[in-house]
Amino acid sequence: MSSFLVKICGLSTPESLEWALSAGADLVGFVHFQKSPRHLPAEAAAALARQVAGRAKTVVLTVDAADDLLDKLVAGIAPDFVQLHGRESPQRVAEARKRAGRPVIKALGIGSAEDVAAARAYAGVADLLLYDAKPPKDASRPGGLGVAFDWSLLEGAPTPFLLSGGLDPTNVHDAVRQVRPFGVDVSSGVESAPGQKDEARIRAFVAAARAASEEGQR
Ligand SMILES: O=C(O)c1ccccc1N[C@@H]1O[C@H](COP(=O)(O)O)[C@@H](O)[C@H]1O
Repeated sequence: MSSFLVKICGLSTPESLEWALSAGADLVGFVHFQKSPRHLPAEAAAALARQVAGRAKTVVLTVDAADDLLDKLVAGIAPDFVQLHGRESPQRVAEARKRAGRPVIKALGIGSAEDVAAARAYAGVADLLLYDAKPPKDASRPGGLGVAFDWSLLEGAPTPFLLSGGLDPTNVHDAVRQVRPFGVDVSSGVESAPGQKDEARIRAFVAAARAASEEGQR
């Protein structure tokens, strides 16, 4: 893995996984959430994880998963990271991390300074934080909505974190230069339709994110 992380999430076919790997993604994510257009059953995610064969780190994304589901996903997929993208409390994050026996990424919805303040309770509990746009109350899912938020809210936010929410090949450069995150995460912005990944957009996203990160190091 490089020091600046690029995560492509919501991969659901061998072909799109190969696009992400050949573009140079550090992390590849598989969504296990039935209401998502990117939902993958555990067996299908396990097959894709085998295809990765060490070329990137694998992430299984869950939403408020109970212990039995967490156990099943970890045993079947053997992901490098578990992403918790629901309303998991800091205590639940700590429990899930111990139970899974692997590092955890905790996603937090950001819509106000209060949300950033609330993130402090997760610092040092999760291995990596992930800031996404706060979803509307009536949203069918808590992420993967292609919605961005006011990045200036993240000044002084707990680290290390991945930035996500509405990123795409056209805005990721500015996002990285402004926010200086530990890495970036994208799903909708590299698709041609919900759940349909697009090779050219994946390549353009990874290239733009890396270029911005390298500029920041000069
Ligand atoms: O991708 C989904 O469908 C999804 C479902 C439930 C929780 C999270 C989900 N996706 C994650 O949301 C963020 C932002 O996505 P986007 O780039 O704005 O579409 C990212 O971490 C996705 O992996």
